[in-house]
Amino acid sequence: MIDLRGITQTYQGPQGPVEALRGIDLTIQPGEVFGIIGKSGAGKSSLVRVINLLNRPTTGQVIVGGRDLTQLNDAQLREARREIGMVFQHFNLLSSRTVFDNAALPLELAGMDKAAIRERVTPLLELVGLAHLADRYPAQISGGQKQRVGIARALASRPKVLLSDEATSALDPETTRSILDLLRQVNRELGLTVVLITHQMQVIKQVADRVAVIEAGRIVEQGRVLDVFTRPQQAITKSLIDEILPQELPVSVLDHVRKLTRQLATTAPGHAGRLLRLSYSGDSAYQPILSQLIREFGVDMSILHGQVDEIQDETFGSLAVYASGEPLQLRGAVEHLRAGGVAVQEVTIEI
Ligand SMILES: Nc1ncnc2c1ncn2[C@@H]1O[C@H](COP(=O)(O)OP(=O)(O)OP(=O)(O)O)[C@@H](O)[C@H]1O
Repeated sequence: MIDLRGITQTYQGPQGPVEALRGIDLTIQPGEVFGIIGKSGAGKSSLVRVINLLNRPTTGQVIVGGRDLTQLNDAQLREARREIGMVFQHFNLLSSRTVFDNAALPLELAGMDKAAIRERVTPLLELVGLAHLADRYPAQISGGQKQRVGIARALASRPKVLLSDEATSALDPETTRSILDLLRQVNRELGLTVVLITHQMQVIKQVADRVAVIEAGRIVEQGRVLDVFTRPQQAITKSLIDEILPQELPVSVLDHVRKLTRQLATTAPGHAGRLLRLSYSGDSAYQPILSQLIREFGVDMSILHGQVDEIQDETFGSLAVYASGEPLQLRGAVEHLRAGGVAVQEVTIEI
């Protein structure tokens, strides 16, 4: 649906050129919810605005629905943009227009007649849950409701793609959840491709199918959300995930590991001890993996710390265990875990 090829974006800042995007290649499939996450200044807004050419990239191709938008003339571009709706962090509603008239604005601008507008906008306000507030003004509704108007307005031209630029950043957690649920609903019911940018992993976790991590104008990691959560590769990804799934073990756990290691040296001198972080998802979450290891490899396992969570309908979890036994058996146990789809990371700490 969307193909970004070799995108760079250089701004002329007061202190010289700023390279906001440094070579982005990205493919977004039709019908998916694709999240782009990064810290402040990473280039998220620049990137999402390239997709509808609100920002014309310095170099590269922006292919949406098979057409390279950078090659279109103004009239063709206006036409192409109708297929790409956008919602904004600060809603961008017109205060002098009612909820209905805000949602209807793109249709008025396109010259649609009044009756057709009513026919189009009324069900949209139903869809976003605002039919009863159609005559209110922006100052008379809540932030979450304003964003619902923003979503209705974005959907008015029946786009194929919906871009969301930090659409929930100004909202409290509960309202955020309800707006993300609405985005998920329009994705499913209308078959819309949704691209959302955010600085919060919680947003990615709740709605995205796939995620790309952007850092200093480059995509440094991407994949299925579940895979990225369970096997983050880059430090930046780990630190973003840390917000909802702490990556560091608590000090008390590390102290306990030190104690176990010292005990092992006196009680079983030939044995080795390893602190392992195990991450698992989907099917492997339901297998009795640990008891199997103890039985088949004769290793001892102490469970030190653990979390289980859900991404959309899939379970994933993370466990910290202290495994001890003969070095060969330990190695066999780790291989067995990996073969069973569990990501195993050995953590070394100072004893
Ligand atoms: N119009 C502009 N002129 C000059 N520099 C800009 C302009 N817009 C953005 N930048 C710079 O480009 C870089 C990327 O900015 P961008 O807004 O895309 O990042 P972001 O990830 O969306 O950040 P935030 O989450 O803080 O909005 C930053 O260094 C920013 O200062």
